[in-house]
Amino acid sequence: MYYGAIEAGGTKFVCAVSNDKFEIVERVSIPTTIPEETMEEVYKFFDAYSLTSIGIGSFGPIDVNKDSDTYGFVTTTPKKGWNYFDFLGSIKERYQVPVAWTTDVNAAAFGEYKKGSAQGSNSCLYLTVGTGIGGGAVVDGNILEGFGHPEMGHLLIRKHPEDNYKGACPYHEGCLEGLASGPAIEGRYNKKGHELASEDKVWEIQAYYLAQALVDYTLILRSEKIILGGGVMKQKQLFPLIREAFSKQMNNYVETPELSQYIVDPGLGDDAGITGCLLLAGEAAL
Ligand SMILES: Nc1ncnc2c1ncn2[C@@H]1O[C@H](COP(=O)(O)OP(=O)(O)OP(=O)(O)O)[C@@H](O)[C@H]1O
Ligand SMILES: [Zn+2]
Repeated sequence: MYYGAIEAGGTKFVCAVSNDKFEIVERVSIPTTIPEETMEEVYKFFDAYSLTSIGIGSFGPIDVNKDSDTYGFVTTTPKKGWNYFDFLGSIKERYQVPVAWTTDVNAAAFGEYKKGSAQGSNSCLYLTVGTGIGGGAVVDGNILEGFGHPEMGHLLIRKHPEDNYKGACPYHEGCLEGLASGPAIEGRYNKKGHELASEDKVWEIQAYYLAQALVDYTLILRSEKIILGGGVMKQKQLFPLIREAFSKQMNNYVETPELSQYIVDPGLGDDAGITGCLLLAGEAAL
């Protein structure tokens, strides 16, 4: 019995097959080019297995609304060729098995909830800070979705008084993603995040922005854990800075778990997403 998983990112697709204990037996990484090419490689990988079910966690925005005509599509992405691509439909046509369909960050939140940092908790939020910023949440084992999936990266936030950078988001300029994503750091300093590792001011400003978002998520959701992943969060010095800024900004308004247990890194590391996809495949098979 095999489960299939696709963590579909903007730069690469990670595909994996696991046994019934969710132990990965094979995985591949496929560059995200155009759907015709990328999907061909995906099929080549999965065709070798008789799969019970498949879990997809995709880059977005995607349509998760079952009543919509474009349910299962990647929708308004600027990524060439993927605009209104029927991702779920293509997979269902190729493999006649149950398929779970959600965002990459929802899948990562589910992975962390079941097997990572939020194991044993009743709820969690997963935020990735990378090329974009996106978040997903799980409450009592259910992924939080409504009319659509959450877009936690585009919160409107307060500017740091010493930051003159106007922001990189084509829709909102200085939203969270516009000010705190990897490309925003690069746009502000003309250097990549990892080249700025020892520049304290960079991370103070970064923590100021991420903490604001975490305050907002806390006020709305009151999740038991907030898990921060993605390339920018490889700068581990951010964690204490974010907790400190969070504490100041929240100013004891609501109670949270102890901050070192509340704002944490992914227990599954870079495997949060693919693990979540496998576990969602498991749920889809039930
Ligand atoms: N060690 C690091 N320190 C600071 N910034 C980093 C580091 N590693 C990567 N980044 C930044 O993170 C961004 C890339 O994010 P990430 O590695 O999460 O990939 P992604 O492209 O967002 O993911 P996907 O392929 O799933 O779409 C880049 O802007 C990069 O400069
Ligand atoms: Zn925005």
